[in-house]
Amino acid sequence: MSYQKQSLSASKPDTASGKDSILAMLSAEPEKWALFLDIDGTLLELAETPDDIVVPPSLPANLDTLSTRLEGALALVTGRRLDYADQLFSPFHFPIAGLHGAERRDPDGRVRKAEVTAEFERLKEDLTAETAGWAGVLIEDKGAAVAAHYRLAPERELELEPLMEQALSRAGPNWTIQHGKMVIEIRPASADKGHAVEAFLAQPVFAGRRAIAIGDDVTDEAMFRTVNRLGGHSIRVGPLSPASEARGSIPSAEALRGIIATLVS
Ligand SMILES: O=P(O)(O)OC[C@H]1O[C@H](O[C@H]2O[C@H](CO)[C@@H](O)[C@H](O)[C@H]2O)[C@H](O)[C@@H](O)[C@@H]1O
Ligand SMILES: [Mg+2]
Repeated sequence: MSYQKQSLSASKPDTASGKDSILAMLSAEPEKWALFLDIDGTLLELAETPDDIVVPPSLPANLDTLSTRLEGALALVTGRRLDYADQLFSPFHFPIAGLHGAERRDPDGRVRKAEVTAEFERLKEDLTAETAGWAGVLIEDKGAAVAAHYRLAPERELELEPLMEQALSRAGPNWTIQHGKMVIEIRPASADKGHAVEAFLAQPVFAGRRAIAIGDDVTDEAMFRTVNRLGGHSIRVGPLSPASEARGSIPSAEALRGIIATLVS
């Protein structure tokens, strides 16, 4: 089976690059690898609003088959809230980290949720009220995090920045700002996606395996750094940029889904 056709390339030095692509190795030695997958922009195409995303019907079952091949060492690592992300892949329940690493469901089913304080609830309500007249701005309530989306109103970015900075000072030191694609978020500061990957790798299902992390955005840089440090592979969906620590790339979410489909066929 060859994956050379799948446009997987490694443009920076990477011990797995060369003749054999990373995913060809994953296919040849599935017992050696753990796979960490971002959702938006990586498994799924970006959409105009958070709820407009489309999950291709074959994807959940393909991920489940791949997970079985990897003996369960496949986790979703997303900025979405855990329960929202989970239902996208129903009826399957993969190990999953939500809120950029602050929430997690481990392979043994144990769930760790981030605490939502009463003050944070008020802050989300106030943000929603303050931006109510801002056409095109969407406030996404994610429990212990909140996202201000401006994809439908790019001109609002400059006004949203100070508003979110102000909200962050009100939230206090347990939260931090997370920038993303046409979005500014306030998320728990307790963990990032790199921490989530390390936490999974400490568990029996993942332990002793080399990690492959695939993502598309600023938040994924934390897991790219972690897998690079641990001798794994970091792959960006989209063009590689000097600003990214990813050492390989896949052109699009569709191409990644094609690779997954080929792996499980
Ligand atoms: O870590 P991810 O799984 O990539 O999640 C990152 C954020 O994704 C969502 O926002 C992004 O995707 C939306 C749907 O395609 C798009 O409309 C928006 O502009 C993007 O920023 C999600 O809504 C956020 O909660 C996630 O943190
Ligand atoms: Mg993403």
